[in-house]
Amino acid sequence: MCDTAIQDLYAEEFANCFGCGRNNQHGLQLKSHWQGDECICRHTPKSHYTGGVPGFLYGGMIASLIDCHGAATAAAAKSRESGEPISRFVTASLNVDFVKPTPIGIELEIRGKATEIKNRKVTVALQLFAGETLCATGKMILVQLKN
Ligand SMILES: CCCCCCCCCCCCCCCC(=O)SCCNC(=O)CCNC(=O)[C@H](O)C(C)(C)COP(=O)(O)OP(=O)(O)OC[C@H]1O[C@@H](n2cnc3c(N)ncnc32)[C@H](O)[C@@H]1OP(=O)(O)O
Repeated sequence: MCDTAIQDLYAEEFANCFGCGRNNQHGLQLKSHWQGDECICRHTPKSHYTGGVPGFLYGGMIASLIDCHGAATAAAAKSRESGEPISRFVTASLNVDFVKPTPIGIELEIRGKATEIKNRKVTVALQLFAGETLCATGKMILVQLKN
């Protein structure tokens, strides 16, 4: 696994996101790492991000985890393909399927893979696991910011 998180390679002006900005002291500060042929993020949400039933995670938080990790996955995949440094991608499209209720209180693992890289556009498929249980999947289209 690469030691440096992808989010720690974002340019200063793009490092303020609530979900993944290292400069956002009130945010989640998610960290994603390339491992093998996919990108991995691990995060344990705080208990107040509960959904309608105590003990289970709010769906908006699930979407946020998938969203920010998807952006990192796109940046890493594009960088590996082009040989260029990590650049910033923004979400153009985000589709989430909630497969099973997601428990709060255990570490979640989000796995991302780029399924297509076409110029500035990267399509990413994501899976969110609680232990061995697949709780949510995502499909995203991300677009590389212009210089
Ligand atoms: C001074 C600097 C200022 C910088 C400027 C501010 C930037 C701010 C940075 C934020 C950094 C944090 C990001 C955090 C991660 C988020 O959470 S991002 C927040 C949610 N997302 C947004 O707010 C994005 C809002 N949307 C947009 O800004 C623009 O629509 C986009 C996504 C940048 C695309 O616009 P564009 O750069 O003009 O690119 P465009 O040529 O339209 O599309 C490129 C390709 O993507 C495809 N595409 C675009 N949208 C879609 C879509 N919805 N579905 C399918 N395909 C699509 C196009 O068809 C095209 O494909 P090809 O024709 O090449 O095959």
